[in-house]
Amino acid sequence: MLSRILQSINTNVRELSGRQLSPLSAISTKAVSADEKDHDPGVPLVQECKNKERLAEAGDGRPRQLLSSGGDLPPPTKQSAVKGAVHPEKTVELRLKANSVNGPLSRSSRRLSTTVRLAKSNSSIRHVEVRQIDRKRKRSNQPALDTRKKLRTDLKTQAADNIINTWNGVTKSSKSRMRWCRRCGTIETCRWRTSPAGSQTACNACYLMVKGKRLPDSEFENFLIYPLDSLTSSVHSGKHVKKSQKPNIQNTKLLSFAKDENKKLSASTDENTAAIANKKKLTAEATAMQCANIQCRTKITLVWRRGPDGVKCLCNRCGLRWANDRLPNDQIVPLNFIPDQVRAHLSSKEPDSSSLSHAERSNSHTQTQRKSKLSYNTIVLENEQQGASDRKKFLDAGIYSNEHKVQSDRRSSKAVNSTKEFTFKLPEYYGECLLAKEVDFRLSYDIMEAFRSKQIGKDAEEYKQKSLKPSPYTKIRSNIFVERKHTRHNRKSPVCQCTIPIDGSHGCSEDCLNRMMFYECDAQTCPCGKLCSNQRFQHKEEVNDLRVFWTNGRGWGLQTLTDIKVGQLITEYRGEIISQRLCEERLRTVYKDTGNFYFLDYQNGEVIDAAAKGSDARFVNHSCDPNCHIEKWAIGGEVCVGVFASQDISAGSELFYDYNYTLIGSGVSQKCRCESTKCRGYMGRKASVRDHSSR
Ligand SMILES: C[S@@+](CC[C@H](N)C(=O)[O-])C[C@H]1O[C@@H](n2cnc3c(N)ncnc32)[C@H](O)[C@@H]1O
Repeated sequence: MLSRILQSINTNVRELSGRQLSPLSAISTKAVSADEKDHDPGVPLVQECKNKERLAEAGDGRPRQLLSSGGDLPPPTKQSAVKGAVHPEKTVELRLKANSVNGPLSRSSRRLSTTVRLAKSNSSIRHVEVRQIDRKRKRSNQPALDTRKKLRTDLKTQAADNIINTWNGVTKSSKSRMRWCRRCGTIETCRWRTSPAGSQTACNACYLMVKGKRLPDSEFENFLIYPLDSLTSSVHSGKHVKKSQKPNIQNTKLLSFAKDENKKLSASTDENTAAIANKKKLTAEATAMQCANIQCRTKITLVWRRGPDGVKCLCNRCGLRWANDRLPNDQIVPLNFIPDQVRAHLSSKEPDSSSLSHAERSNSHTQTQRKSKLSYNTIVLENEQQGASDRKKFLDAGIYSNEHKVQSDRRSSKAVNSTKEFTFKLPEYYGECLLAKEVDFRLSYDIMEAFRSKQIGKDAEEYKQKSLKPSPYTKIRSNIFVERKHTRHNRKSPVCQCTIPIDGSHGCSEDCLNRMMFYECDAQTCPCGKLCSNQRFQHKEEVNDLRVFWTNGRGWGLQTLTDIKVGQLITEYRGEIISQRLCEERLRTVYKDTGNFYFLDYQNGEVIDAAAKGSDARFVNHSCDPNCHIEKWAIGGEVCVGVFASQDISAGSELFYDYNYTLIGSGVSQKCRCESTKCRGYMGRKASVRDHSSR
């Protein structure tokens, strides 16, 4: 009989037009077939069961744990409830494994044990009782309903007062189990993360923002004691939140209550007050920001993004455009860099792009791109007379090149005949960059003067010093072999013939055979054992007091804060070890538009690329009269490349080595700004005659 019932259950499951049912819905569907006459045959049974609670009242009146999944049980009619009192003798109890029917099951449903009781009367099923017991909960003797789950539901559906009472009424342990983001207060996230406030205290979005350094860690210090839900202005895009999880307006009261409570708590300690002040400052700074794209300049954005200098200066939209190579570098000028005079001038000319519609904005973006391509490095002088007379002066100051061309008709009709367009070169990158962008705004003569007095250069310097950091890279402790495995452990270094000095000093000094041949000794085989001094790379005996600083015209540089002795290993040049082929490919693609190169010859035609991953050595600049040099030392089957002191170097000096034969650049010599008296004019390979003549 039992097998017949089961068989018929399965048949019914299959018959249900392709719907993927949970095992529970399958059972309940069959169970109803016995009482079919109580139901409207026209209505599908699965749809009929809406109120699961009613099942609890049915049957023998004992409290029952209700189905938490399925929801397909038919509501027992009054008649069936009376008839259906379970007869002890005729009760058959079935225990079904929850995964007996194929289909995706949640973890929670898998741990549920389901019991089906069938009461038989006159060869027909009179009553069906389905009980589902949460084995885990049963074991731990915890209340039937998950308090946390209930609270969540309540937070979304009940009136605010009730929720507050519930919250106050929940036990301490339940509260501690409840999760909400300590920064934004949301209780919904696709993934809970760990924040400085503890495990599972950050929503996915806040965590990623802190991890990506887009928010300071301190954001979590002033944490929220109450979940705020995501019902008010969410700090996130909310894209990851499903529609069904979207905020419930009813919770406004709870929100203000929780906010007040949070405020009270945070104001209670001095640290928290400081944290609030810090937060306010940050907010103020955030609102003072403006997009660095001169055609955008919006103050409102979801997230500030990095621009070419690695500083967050672009709005979300422009940042993405720039990252996808759809916004040229020359269109990006951070506002705090532009001199006041120019800014005032621009503000009178620029359209307020924040007030433009989306379509207008994208149109203006395209136009600017076209313009900047047309007239890069050009400037329009309002007063031709004045401009021409002072041209020589500017030339002497290194601002102009010799070229100039007559203004064409594409400018406003007003100034067509009286304006000339000059092509020029400014000594400072930032100056060049700024002018390239302002080209389509009429610049008055006094602004030109400001350029001449290198105002921009000065501002750029200040700007860099204050707010710029070197573009981000990953610091690594050993080389990364991108295309092959390293062979260091396969081969041993040769064994030297040194002996431990009797006076107890270090062995393997100048006369060590290994040292003379640029081999480092092997810690396991060296006769001097722990007293061997020829394992500098292996022991990372580098100079610790080094500082990255902004140089005059060479970008970032490295300086020592301590005195260094001649021959000392200063820092190892680490990076990704790649083949020549990959190096060339990266030059063509990833580093196509970069001005700085971090390649260094490794061995056997391989190259160290320290652009994305490397050590401080990547900041050592070139000089034609250097105080350091590069040495390659063999350790096992690999080499380590280090920057060594060529002379005694005093604290505060910048470190230089000669790139001449070691650095692989773009293939074109870069102009040298080492400022030494022996300067050859170009870095890397010496510039050919053609190179010189073309400049
Ligand atoms: C290995 S990086 C050195 C660090 C780099 N200055 C930076 O800001 O990251 C090499 C690049 O620095 C710049 N550089 C180094 N020495 C220079 C010099 N003497 N004059 C001008 N530029 C220099 C060049 O752009 C070169 O491609």
